[in-house]
Amino acid sequence: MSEFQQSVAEDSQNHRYALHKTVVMVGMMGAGKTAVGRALAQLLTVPFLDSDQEIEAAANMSVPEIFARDGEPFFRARETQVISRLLQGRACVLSTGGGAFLSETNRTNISERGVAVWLDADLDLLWSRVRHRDTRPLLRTADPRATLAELFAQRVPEYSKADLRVPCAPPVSIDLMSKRVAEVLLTRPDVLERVDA
Ligand SMILES: Nc1ncnc2c1ncn2[C@@H]1O[C@H](COP(=O)(O)OP(=O)(O)OP(=O)(O)O)[C@@H](O)[C@H]1O
Ligand SMILES: O=C(O)C1=C[C@@H](O)[C@@H](O)[C@H](O)C1
Ligand SMILES: [Mg+2]
Repeated sequence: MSEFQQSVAEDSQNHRYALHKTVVMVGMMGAGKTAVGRALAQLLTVPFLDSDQEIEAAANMSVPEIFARDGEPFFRARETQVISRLLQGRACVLSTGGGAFLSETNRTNISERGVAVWLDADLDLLWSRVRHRDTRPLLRTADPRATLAELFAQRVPEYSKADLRVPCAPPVSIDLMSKRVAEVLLTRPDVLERVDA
């Protein structure tokens, strides 16, 4: 690990952390990759990046607009480029889109430069979080609950290839989830260490 990649930070309880690798949040839409990833970055005092947001900023369009105008394969190609680029920078928290970890290329890139953390949430919890929003183009179907269930069944075997798994049950607040993730990361001193004085 280069000094460039390492980041030493102090949280509000004066814990100091050294993050050695980029933490890549993976999992289903609604698992909390963006919300928990942002809180985790704050806890560790490292930058937060989100591949969906980076793609939207570069295209100056929303994810649904990109899907509608250019199609999903175009979006997936941009996603692979963006994730590869963001992995080159200093250690940070990088939240990905729900489909990103299904690509073998992305999984290889992530394992070379970072550590994949799967936020493992059950279907009912995911549905309760995504049902009110219209921002996920893959759920714009006649029966979005059934579509979510199909995606869940197809994808769980892929997410289970992540280096680390953090259960979202029992459900807790976003801040507590970020602490749960940090505790799991601390089991891997090559990823995260507490360097309290
Ligand atoms: N632990 C939590 N407690 C309460 N609400 C949560 C929690 N985690 C996420 N949420 C809420 O659930 C919704 C979905 O979360 P989020 O957008 O972070 O999911 P995501 O995994 O990034 O999904 P996508 O793959 O679509 O980007 C948001 O409104 C978020 O605030
Ligand atoms: O689960 C998915 O395939 C997606 C999740 C979102 O984060 C976006 O990346 C997009 O809506 C596709
Ligand atoms: Mg997200």
